[in-house]
Amino acid sequence: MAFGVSTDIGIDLGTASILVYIKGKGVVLKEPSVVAYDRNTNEIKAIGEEARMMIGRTPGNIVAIRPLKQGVIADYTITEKMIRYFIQKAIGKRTFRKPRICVCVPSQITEVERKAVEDATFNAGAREVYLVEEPLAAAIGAGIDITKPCGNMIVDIGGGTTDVAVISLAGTVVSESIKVAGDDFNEAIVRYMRKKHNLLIGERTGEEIKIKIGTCYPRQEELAIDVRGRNLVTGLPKTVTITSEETLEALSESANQIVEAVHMVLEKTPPELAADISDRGIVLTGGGALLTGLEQLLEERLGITTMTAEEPTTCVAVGTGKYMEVMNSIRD
Ligand SMILES: Nc1ncnc2c1ncn2[C@@H]1O[C@H](COP(=O)(O)OP(=O)(O)OP(=O)(O)O)[C@@H](O)[C@H]1O
Repeated sequence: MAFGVSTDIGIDLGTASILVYIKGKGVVLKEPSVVAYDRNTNEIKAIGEEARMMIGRTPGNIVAIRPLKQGVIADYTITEKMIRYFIQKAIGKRTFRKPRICVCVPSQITEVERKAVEDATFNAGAREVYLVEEPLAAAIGAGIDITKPCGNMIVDIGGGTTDVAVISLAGTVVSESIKVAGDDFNEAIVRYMRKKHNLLIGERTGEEIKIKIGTCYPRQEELAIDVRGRNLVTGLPKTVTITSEETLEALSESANQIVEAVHMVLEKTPPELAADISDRGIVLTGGGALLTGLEQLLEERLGITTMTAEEPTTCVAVGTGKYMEVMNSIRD
C-alpha cells in the first residue's frame, strides 16, 4: 500500500465472527469474535482464532469471552482492543493515513450503544467512522440497489438474531428483530435428541446435523446420519441414526417463528412497497439462511418468491464496505 493513500474498510461485528472487507480486495479476514485475557492482570492474551483455540484449554486465570453479545458491545475496553487488532491485521502497520471505517450495527441498537461502537472504532484508529444498519448492509452486499424508491425485503438470519427489514430510498421503512436464528436451530436439534432418543449431544454436533441433513421443509429424498452421544439412561456412549424427516420436526418451531416475524413486517408495510416486494421477492442473507427448505417454507406460507443471496455469510461485510461508496453516489 502506498503511503498517504487512505483505505476504506467495512467491519461486520457479528456475535460469532468478525469479518473485515477492504475496498478493492474483498473480505480479507474472518475470525471468531473471541478475546482471551488474564483475569488477574486484565492483560489480553490472544484475540480471534488463537483465542478460540484457548477455550477450555487454559489455566483458571485466563478466560475467553465474546465481548459482543447479540451484536452489541458488552465489554467496551476489550471490544476496542479487538477492533484495533483486526484493523491492524487486515491493513498492516505500513500506512500513515488512517482508514475510513464503516461498521454495521443491529437496527434496534440504542443511541448509547451506537456511540459506544463509534468511539471504540475511532479509538481503534479510524479517521472517519460510519455506522450502517445491518439490513441495509446486507441488501447492498446482496447486490440490491438500495437508493431507488422501491421496496425490497431483506431477511438476515445470523447466529443469534434474525433481522427482517423493508428498505426503500437507502432507509429502513419497517423492521423487526427476533432472537431466533441459526444457533436456535442447533439447540432445537439438541433438545430433540434428548427428548426423542434419550441422547445427550453437544451444540457442535447439533450444528453438524443441521448442516448435513437438517431441513425445515420436506426434502425430496430422505437423508440420514449416525450421531454419537451419551445415553441419558445408562450414562454410556450410544449411536443413533437420525433422519432429515426428524430434523423437520425438531426445527419447525424455530422456523415458524422466523416466518411469523416476516409475516408481521409484511403486515406493517405500506401497500406500494408491499406490491414491490411481491414483484421482486424476498432476499435471504446470513449463514442461518443456508438451512435447507427455508426458501420453500417462506414461499409456501407467504406466497412470495424467496431467494438466498449468492454469498449469504459475507453479504453484510461486503455491503458494509461498499456503504460509503453508495452514500457518496447519492450525494453526487
Ligand atoms: N450450510 C449451513 N447450513 C445451515 N446453517 C449454516 C450453514 N453454514 C452456517 N450456518 C449457520 O449460520 C449461523 C451463523 O451465521 P452468520 O455467520 O451470518 O452469523 P453472525 O453474523 O455471526 O451472527 P449475528 O448476525 O447473529 O451476530 C450459525 O448458526 C451457523 O450454524
